[in-house]
Amino acid sequence: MLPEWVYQECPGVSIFHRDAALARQAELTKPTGALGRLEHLAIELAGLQQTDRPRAERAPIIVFAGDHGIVAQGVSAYPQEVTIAMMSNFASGGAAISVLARELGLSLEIVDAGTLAEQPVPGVVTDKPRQGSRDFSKEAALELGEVAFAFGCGKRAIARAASAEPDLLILGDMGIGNTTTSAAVAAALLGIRAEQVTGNGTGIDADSRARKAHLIDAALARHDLTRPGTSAERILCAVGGLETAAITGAIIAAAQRRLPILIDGFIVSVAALTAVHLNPSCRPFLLSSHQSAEQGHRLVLEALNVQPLFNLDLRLGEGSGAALALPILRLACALHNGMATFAQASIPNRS
Ligand SMILES: O=C(O)c1ccc[n+]([C@@H]2O[C@H](COP(=O)([O-])O)[C@@H](O)[C@H]2O)c1
Ligand SMILES: Cc1cc2nc[nH]c2cc1C
Repeated sequence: MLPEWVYQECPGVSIFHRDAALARQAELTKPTGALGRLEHLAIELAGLQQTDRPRAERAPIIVFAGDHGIVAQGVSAYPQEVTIAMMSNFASGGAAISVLARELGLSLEIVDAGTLAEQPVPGVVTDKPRQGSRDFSKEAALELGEVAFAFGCGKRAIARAASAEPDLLILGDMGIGNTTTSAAVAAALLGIRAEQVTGNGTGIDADSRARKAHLIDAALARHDLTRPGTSAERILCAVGGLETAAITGAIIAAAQRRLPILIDGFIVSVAALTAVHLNPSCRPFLLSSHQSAEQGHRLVLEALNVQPLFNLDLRLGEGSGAALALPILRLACALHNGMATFAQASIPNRS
């Protein structure tokens, strides 16, 4: 078992505020339902935030980084050193998520949840139980205590972010090899063959992708993870990664504080699926942003029962897809809060 807080119930959605928001949408000067899913976004946020005026202004971004022993098996198009180098790039403002954070006026925290870095990287919070996970084709990736530490890392990051009283949170990932660990976790949680959730990641070719899927299937059999109902805790230890465990912990800790989470691409979505398996009461706090180009993301989103807002063939991670979705949420709230009602504008409503 993981620490007790992981399993503690998250607060429920306020039916009162959700229904009030639903009623307000029917009064706004537009044909009923004409703003489509923007209406649902505002209604959902009102219920989650327990307010008449939902907001998506303050949305701190936290990117968790980790390294993966499985990279020794040639599963990524890029070398392992990129993970640490990108942490510096995030912190010094040159990465895609750094630019998006600046443009959107959002804070950006980078957490080393388990990279191979031997020294703290300037501008990065170091909070890790070990340097990288083990090669899961040979042995269990993580010990239970290491997974528990990573969950604590996620919870501590949420506690830091919560002090700025955010409206919602954006979580991102960085880790060469993490599409392999995430595909392994997804296949085990969903009880399906790896082929269905194994993609090209940073850009491997079709042959390498087939090898990657084969490697995952062999590891799932080796670690005895192919039986339906295998616990998420066992799956994380056998084939998980430290940054994804930290993201899973962060999602549960955020939901326990009533903070909605805008989920990003494949890796964060698999962490969200893991969080729902461990603590189903966090599910209402998950808002989907996009469907990434990674094979398998669609299946994971379906399993989460969330509908992405867009599909731009992104496959970057870092929280970039979620950041790109934020303006849609902001505008959904602005419309909900700022439009005139039929009565205010003296326009006849439908009969
Ligand atoms: O978020 C996604 O859907 C996504 C899809 C493909 C790749 N990535 C990013 O690429 C890295 C993992 O790719 P790979 O090929 O090394 O497993 C990692 O840093 C992820 O953030 C992210
Ligand atoms: C350069 C680079 C940047 C990334 N950002 C997230 N994953 C990444 C993977 C690579 C290879």
